Amino acid sequence: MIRFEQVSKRYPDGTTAVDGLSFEVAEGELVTLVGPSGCGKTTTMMMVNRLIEPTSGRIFVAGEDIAGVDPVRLRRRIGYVIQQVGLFPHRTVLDNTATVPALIGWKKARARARAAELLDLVGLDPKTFGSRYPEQLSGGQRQRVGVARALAADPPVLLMDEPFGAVDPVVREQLQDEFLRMQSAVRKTVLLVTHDIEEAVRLGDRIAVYGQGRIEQFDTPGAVLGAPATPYVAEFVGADRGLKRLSVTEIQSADLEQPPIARLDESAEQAAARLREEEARWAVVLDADGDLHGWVGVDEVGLAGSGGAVGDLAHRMNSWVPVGAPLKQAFGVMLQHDAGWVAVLDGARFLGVLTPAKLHEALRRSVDADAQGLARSQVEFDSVADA
Ligand SMILES: Nc1ncnc2c1ncn2[C@@H]1O[C@H](COP(=O)(O)OP(=O)(O)OP(=O)(O)O)[C@@H](O)[C@H]1O
Repeated sequence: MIRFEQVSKRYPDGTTAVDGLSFEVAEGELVTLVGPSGCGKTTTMMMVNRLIEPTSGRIFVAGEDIAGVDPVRLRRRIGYVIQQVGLFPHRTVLDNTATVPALIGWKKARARARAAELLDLVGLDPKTFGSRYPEQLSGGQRQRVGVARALAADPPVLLMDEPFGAVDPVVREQLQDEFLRMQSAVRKTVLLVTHDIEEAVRLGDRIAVYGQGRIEQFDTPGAVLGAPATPYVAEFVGADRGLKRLSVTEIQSADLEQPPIARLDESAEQAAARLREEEARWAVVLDADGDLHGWVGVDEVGLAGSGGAVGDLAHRMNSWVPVGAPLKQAFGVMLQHDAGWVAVLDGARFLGVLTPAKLHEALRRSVDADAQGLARSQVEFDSVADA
């Protein structure tokens, strides 16, 4: 959808902002550009909507060399979100959001209806916020209006320059979550500039790590964290890249441990005898379909005596994580409940539990897999538990 071919930009004072950039962003893909201040990220982005012209090289959007496209026409197809949002102070939130549709000649009613729909999409109730003025909004709300405005004419491409930069970390994380949810629904082709590696990893399908005017590595978050291409990238992503990987490494069923199981309709007596034999202290309770029902302690089952059923004794499981969720989510649940394990489900079906040792193993395995260019299941690994 966006293609750079050997693009360079030298400013008149001799500064080379970018030097021979070539990369491609697929349709519906979100690519984050990350790197230190002054490395050329903003210059790259502003060449896409021709706010800056390259000195050499070519840029294609949807197959068209943009050097031959009228900039105004080009910008209609490209939403643009910047950190300083740039809302018109004397226009209401609804009118600000409807700016582009109005500019391109939509009827007022249609432009406003579209604006209301988009405010809803970014989590602002148009009834409450539509008639406010920008100064009556919080920083986070203003940024949401900026995103809604950029999406108003439904452009296939979105350029975002530090869109969540001006808010505190908590709001920032919330805006990132909302944006990801929205992006999974609208699937725009997005170039997003940030200087924050955490944000780049969290949002990007792929990441372009910039050195001075050049891309040092262009790859998935897992690969950038797991196998930095150069010492520069390794330093930039940080010594704690193992920790950062927690948020991009998915839980797979092969990562899980199989705990002792009791069946919902089993008699307490029978279950107690069996679980004692297995030297289990607790068991996960499943129904006949293998769906998770809860858990029981072996002592409780033992005390129930004859006539009791496992189903009457089971405790509700208050939290679990879905397979495919990031390891970080499982780690968060364990910490929150001070638990040594967390159940992993596929829909309602119980797959197994993740323990701290298994989590560590999954993480190590994924680092090795990326370094060796293999799937995680192919990596030979001496687990800590076996050592
Ligand atoms: N109009 C200009 N004239 C001369 N040099 C410029 C101009 N605009 C940018 N530069 C220089 O080009 C280089 C790249 O700037 P750019 O704004 O693209 O970096 P950036 O990675 O977006 O940085 P930041 O994260 O600080 O915004 C910098 O050295 C900057 O000083």
